[in-house]
Amino acid sequence: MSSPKSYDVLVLGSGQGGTPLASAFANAGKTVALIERSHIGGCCINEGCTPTKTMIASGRVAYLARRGANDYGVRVGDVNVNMEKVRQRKRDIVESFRGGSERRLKDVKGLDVLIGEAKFTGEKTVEIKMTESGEIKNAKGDIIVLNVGERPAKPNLPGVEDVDGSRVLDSTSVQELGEVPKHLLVLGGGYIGLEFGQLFRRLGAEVTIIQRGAQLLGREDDDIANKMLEILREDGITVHLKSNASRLSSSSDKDLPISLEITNKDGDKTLTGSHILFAAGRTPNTDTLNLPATGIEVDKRGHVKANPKLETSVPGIYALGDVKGGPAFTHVSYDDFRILQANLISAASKPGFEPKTSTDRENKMPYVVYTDPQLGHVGLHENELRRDQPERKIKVARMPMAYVARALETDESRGMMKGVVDAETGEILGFTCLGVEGGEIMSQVQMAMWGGLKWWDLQAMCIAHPTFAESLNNVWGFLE
Ligand SMILES: Cc1cc2nc3c(=O)[nH]c(=O)nc-3n(C[C@H](O)[C@H](O)[C@H](O)COP(=O)(O)OP(=O)(O)OC[C@H]3O[C@@H](n4cnc5c(N)ncnc54)[C@H](O)[C@@H]3O)c2cc1C
Ligand SMILES: NC(=O)c1ccc[n+]([C@@H]2O[C@H](COP(=O)([O-])OP(=O)(O)OC[C@H]3O[C@@H](n4cnc5c(N)ncnc54)[C@H](O)[C@@H]3O)[C@@H](O)[C@H]2O)c1
Repeated sequence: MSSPKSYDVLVLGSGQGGTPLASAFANAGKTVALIERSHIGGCCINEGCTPTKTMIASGRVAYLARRGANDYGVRVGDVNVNMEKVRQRKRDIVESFRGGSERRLKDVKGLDVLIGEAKFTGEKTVEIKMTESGEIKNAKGDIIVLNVGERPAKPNLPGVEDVDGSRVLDSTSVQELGEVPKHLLVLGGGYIGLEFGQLFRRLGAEVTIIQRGAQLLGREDDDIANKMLEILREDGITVHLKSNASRLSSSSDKDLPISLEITNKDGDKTLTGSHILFAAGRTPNTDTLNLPATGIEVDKRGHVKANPKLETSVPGIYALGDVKGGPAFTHVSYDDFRILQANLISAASKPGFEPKTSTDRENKMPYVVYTDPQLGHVGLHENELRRDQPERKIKVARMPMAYVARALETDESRGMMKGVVDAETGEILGFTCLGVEGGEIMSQVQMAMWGGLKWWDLQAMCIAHPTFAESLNNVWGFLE
């Protein structure tokens, strides 16, 4: 083995946190290697947020075009979807985002970008198999940052090997389809299942979602999940709840060659589809890192154990983003970057500096499910407050989007808003907007929560008319 090249910092994986962190260390004068086995920018810009939200925009245009004549008095002719164009638009945006990231890294002095797969050979040493040449390089770092993310969980359904593999899809391969599937079976009623399910329905596919849990989006309050179910069914999507998929097989129908057996309270059923999308969770990329060589502890699912300062069980090794478990969002990975930047780079110059931790954001976590209408949520849910803090007095407000003037004017009145507050202090504990631009409306409440505003401050604020946000004056009138 060649002697390892020494760096101050090794960043393993070019995810949403690791990439800016590698630049920040180099800009602070450290020698840094950023090691990435496939694409700079990681899942978010290559296979996650960017491509999906780009395709979802095409789906929304198809939806509005179909609604034009009936709902808005504007006829735009027959709606045809050219899947190759939808895909090309997605590929172009991904390429431009990735290209931008690659160019920015090239200009950073002291930063080596190594395109290869890393695995540990010792506590602070790694071996890198270069992706193109297959050459092996060795490196060691005083500080090592793990930002290797997750990948789609492999389908472990009996019969999966017996069906045409090109019709068995995950969240990455489904984006590369050149034509709209005739009937997409979706296994899993979480973020990925719902976003792709609705997208392909809008692009023209029949869609059936099979969800093991009793409701869609398992963590949401049941009133919100039920409203989402109602919306998806209204859009023509078939949803089977509390259903267990037991076997895949080939059917003799050449248009619908995939057979899926499911079991639920009504007994056994066989569903047929042209394709099946596995959307039932993700697996951390820790299994190929040879972690025993370094001694980093992982949990039962293989996520790296890290404390709120993102320190792993090995001093000098940190974990950021999805690899450490917990909420798997781009903004979490980027906020993890802020934590390490503050604690490892800026801290030295600030006497009396208090380390930044992930605890600060814990009860104020925002996210958006990009269905249409969107589901934007921040903070705690009613169900977890009632379960975890039964002694706390809370009040809950629910208001249909049909009470929002702007929603009626734009004919986008599906969904509801929900706010949960502390009955004694007026603190806003959680807020959900299942509505058009629900993510943007939620973000305004998030800002109020971070600024310590009470619900009555939002009720009293003069908000421009007629905006969706104006409803933040009214929703609190429904507190009970
Ligand atoms: C379909 C889909 C849609 C999504 N939409 C959203 C959304 O709208 N909003 C949102 O907030 N989040 C969304 N997410 C989640 C989001 O993409 C992730 O939470 C985010 O990318 C954070 O990832 P990360 O920084 O942990 O690492 P990643 O972005 O996962 O990057 C990890 C990188 O490490 C590399 N790697 C792995 N192992 C090795 C190794 N041994 N050596 C070298 N490199 C390695 C991988 O190739 C990868 O590039 C979506 C995810 C999916 C799948
Ligand atoms: N808009 C966003 O922010 C966004 C979009 C996509 C993905 N993501 C991230 O990616 C993560 C992974 O997404 P996901 O949708 O794969 O996972 P998920 O955990 O959100 O949902 C998976 C769902 O599949 C169900 N399920 C599991 N096994 C099943 C089976 N055998 N049969 C039927 N149903 C089954 C579960 O009950 C669950 O509801 C999300 O948790 C999220 O953090 C975020």
